[in-house]
Amino acid sequence: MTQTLTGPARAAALAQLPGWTECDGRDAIAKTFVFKDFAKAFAFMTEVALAAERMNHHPEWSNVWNKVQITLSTHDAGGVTAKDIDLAKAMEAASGTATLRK
Ligand SMILES: C[C@H](O)[C@H](O)[C@H]1CNC2=NC(N)=NC(=O)C2=N1
Repeated sequence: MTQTLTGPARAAALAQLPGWTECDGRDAIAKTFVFKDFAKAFAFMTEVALAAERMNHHPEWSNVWNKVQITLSTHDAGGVTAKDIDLAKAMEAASGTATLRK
């Protein structure tokens, strides 16, 4: 069973994730990514979807035009684990590079 992150380990992990915040009333982290337009936002979601499948770890997310709201938590563990940190890092990488080939 994957353990949830607490204390210094959790703080250190979040310190490496710009713009990610703790959720109120829930053991989860969240961020809203804002892109130039819908195509960039969906390209990001496409790239992240593939990474999530590879990692077998999936986000809770919603998209409105150029914005993607994301919440991460490990359902099997009932809170934030290293898997969420890894997926968040993959999202940070994708947010700068994803492009949608029209
Ligand atoms: C069986 C279990 O649902 C799977 O192993 C994966 C799928 N993706 C997942 N994603 C997230 N965020 N949490 C999980 O616990 C999880 N479990």
